[in-house]
Amino acid sequence: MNDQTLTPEERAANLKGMGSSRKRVEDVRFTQGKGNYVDDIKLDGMLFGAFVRSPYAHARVVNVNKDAALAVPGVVAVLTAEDLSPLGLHWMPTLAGDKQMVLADGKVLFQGQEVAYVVAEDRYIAADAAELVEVDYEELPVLTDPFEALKSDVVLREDLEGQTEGAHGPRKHHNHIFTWEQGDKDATEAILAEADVVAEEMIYYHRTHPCPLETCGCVASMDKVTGKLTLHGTFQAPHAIRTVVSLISGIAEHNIRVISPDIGGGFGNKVGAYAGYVCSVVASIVTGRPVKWVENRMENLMSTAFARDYWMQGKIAATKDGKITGLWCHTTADHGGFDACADPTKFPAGFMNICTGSYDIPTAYLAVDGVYTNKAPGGVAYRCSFRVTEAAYFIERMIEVLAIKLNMDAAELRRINFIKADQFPYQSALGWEYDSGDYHTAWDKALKAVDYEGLRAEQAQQIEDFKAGKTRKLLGIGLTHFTEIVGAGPVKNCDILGLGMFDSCEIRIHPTGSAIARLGTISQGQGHATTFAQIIASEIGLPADDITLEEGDTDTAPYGLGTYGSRSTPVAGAATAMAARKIRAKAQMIAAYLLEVHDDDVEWDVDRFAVKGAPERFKTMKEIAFAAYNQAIPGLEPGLEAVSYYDPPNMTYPFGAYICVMEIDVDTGEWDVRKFYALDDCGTRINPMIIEGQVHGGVTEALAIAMGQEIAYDEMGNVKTATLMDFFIPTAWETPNYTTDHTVTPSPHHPIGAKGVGESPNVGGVPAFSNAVHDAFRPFGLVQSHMPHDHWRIWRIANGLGMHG
Ligand code: PCD
Ligand SMILES: [Cu+]
Repeated sequence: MNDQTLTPEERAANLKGMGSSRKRVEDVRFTQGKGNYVDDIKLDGMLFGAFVRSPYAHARVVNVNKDAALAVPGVVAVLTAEDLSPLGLHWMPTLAGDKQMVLADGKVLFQGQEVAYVVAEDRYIAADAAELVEVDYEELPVLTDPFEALKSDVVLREDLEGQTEGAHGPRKHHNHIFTWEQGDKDATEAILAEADVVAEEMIYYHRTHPCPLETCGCVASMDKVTGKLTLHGTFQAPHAIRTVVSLISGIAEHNIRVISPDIGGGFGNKVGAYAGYVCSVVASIVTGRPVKWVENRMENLMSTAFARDYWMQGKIAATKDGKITGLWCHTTADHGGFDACADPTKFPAGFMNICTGSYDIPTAYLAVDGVYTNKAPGGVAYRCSFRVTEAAYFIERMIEVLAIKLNMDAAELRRINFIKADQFPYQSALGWEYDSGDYHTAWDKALKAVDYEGLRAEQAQQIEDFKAGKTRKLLGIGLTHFTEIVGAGPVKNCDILGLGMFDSCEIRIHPTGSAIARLGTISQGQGHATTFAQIIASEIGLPADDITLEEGDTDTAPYGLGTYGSRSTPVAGAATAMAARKIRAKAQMIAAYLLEVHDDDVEWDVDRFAVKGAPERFKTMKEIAFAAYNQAIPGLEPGLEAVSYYDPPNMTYPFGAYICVMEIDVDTGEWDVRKFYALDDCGTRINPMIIEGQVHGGVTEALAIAMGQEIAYDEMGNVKTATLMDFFIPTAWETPNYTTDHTVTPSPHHPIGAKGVGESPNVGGVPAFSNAVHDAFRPFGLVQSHMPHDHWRIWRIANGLGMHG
């Protein structure tokens, strides 16, 4: 065996385990157009569904006339709320404990709301016929501003009229959803009253949308002979969808098979349940044929889950020399027509209470009011674990505002307030226990890497030049130090609709020493097939290339809560390591038997068990796998497989230091990112290349959000940005070069010490870009200005500061 001649390091390298930049195995098919997405699924006799959607943001639906549509050859059915109501399916429960119309029941609450569902032989006929459905609307007053909505006599949710209790406690007004409070209000207000310095600002994080390349869709197929429903779809949480479909349709859960095939990006957009899924299932049951529904881009942007739309009023107190003593925040959360926010049930505003950020703030208070308006429902993460990007944006802006008030350098202000390395595990004033961190080390490394002092000197020179009329450009240095909270989560405090947020992995070793692993998560492009195999490779010493990974089929995968909130690594990644360790424990007994020594007399050595003190006597994992199946071993069952359901003891707290250097033209409002430095600490790094790709993708999305991307409404509730002509998606032209870097502070409670990373670049990126814009104008008196910082808005800042003469 040539294995014997290799050093342990060489054997480890051959496994392509953790720490190796193993090439992504999924890219062979993705780069050759061989992916298998929902729209690639074509079943015999398949029909197509298309929605009739409301042009109005708020209107009564007086009458729906289907006759003309039904007369079109090829149209099989037209469904309205009236057809669904005998089945009890005209409304559906939302993830936030509210309910939502599947098809308009008497009124519509946002532009693009589903009114009728046309089922036809092909998608062209369905679309044509949808145009022929005649709907009589009676327009109602429109509320798009949450502050107005809370004062208005107009009742948006007539179905809730008179209900003073919602899913999250008392409702204060007919357009109010909930109030959520965390921390100590009285103590925080007392500190604000006595503080040397208090900075106060309204920080708005505008409404945007995940806009994945592939829109949402499904294929529902009810087999009337077997009674089995197969639902293919773009689901980020296939098992949860199966349970929810069973609960709302009454179909037994074992008769439902949910399959998420390849997914073309999720970014939170594909977590929730949409009317399209329910209508397709009903249509398949009614017609006895498979029914496909796939949104177009406008439908995706107008009606499926949006993100953010948080108005965050903040007050931050400090001593004269900059030690922060208290933080106060009141958030008005615009949830649209229905509360369909995707958050763990006990957190109606997600993990917004991570808003004390990376700082040791002794006292804090947060209150969030959820409000109904005439906008699309949703409220998904969009590359941030449940409102963490909102929280990070809030605190990173407030720090800058405080720095202005104190006339201090913002890098120094951060440094003196960071939680110190020896304070971990750290108990935050708003209730979290940060598992690990070393912020000072990361911060100093980042400042040094960009030559912070040098940049400030250059900026000072540029300001001189600007004042002397030598240039019309300003330099902004955008600083951010963020702390994330990912890996929901401990079942004791995290569930969605009562489903505990553990996750799972099942590993089966084949006799010849290759393996298949199945997980409760689902990749949407992250590269799980590559990275989870690496964890197993390192844990049990079989090459990653010999391990197949499968996700997304509820008939074969163990139950899990899916992929969002960067939870796959913290939760399913831990389950993977634990399942692998169960296998290794059995392998140890097998090896000891084969080597004729006691179990305790063998030790693990990369890919084998060797006799202690006699490393030349060993059994490789491959040999052990064969023996597990083919040799009778007293006291042991044949076979080598294991499953782990992992309920994490805590979340993980990745962090990072991001710095953006931006040049701004005050006459045109144009910006140019000269440098973007991203240092991430996600604990143990499984695949450095994939991490780098995640950071590139996430910072690019952050650039989009900070610099132009927005779902904007006019006063009539029309969506002004429902096409890619208006909704900013950066191209290679706008996307700058990124410098990535890292420190490694493992999570103490995760079996391999890994934390999530997929969302971090968005959480850290948005404030870095926005702070750069603000920093450029700081010497001229700018304190706060709302995103997105598109050219027009930047021009207006300059204009407002009197820079245009
Ligand atoms: N330490 C570490 C960590 C991590 N990793 C890697 O990285 C990734 C990621 O991870 P994570 O962080 O754990 O996460 P996940 O869970 O997996 O995923 C999720 C995320 O992911 C991200 N990214 C991405 N990518 C892509 N391509 N696509 C997509 O879609 C996406 N999305 C996004 C989002 S938005 Mo949400 O949903 O909003 O909540 S959340 C999210 C994978 O592969 C893993 O393995 C490594 O390596 N290491
Ligand atoms: Cu979020």
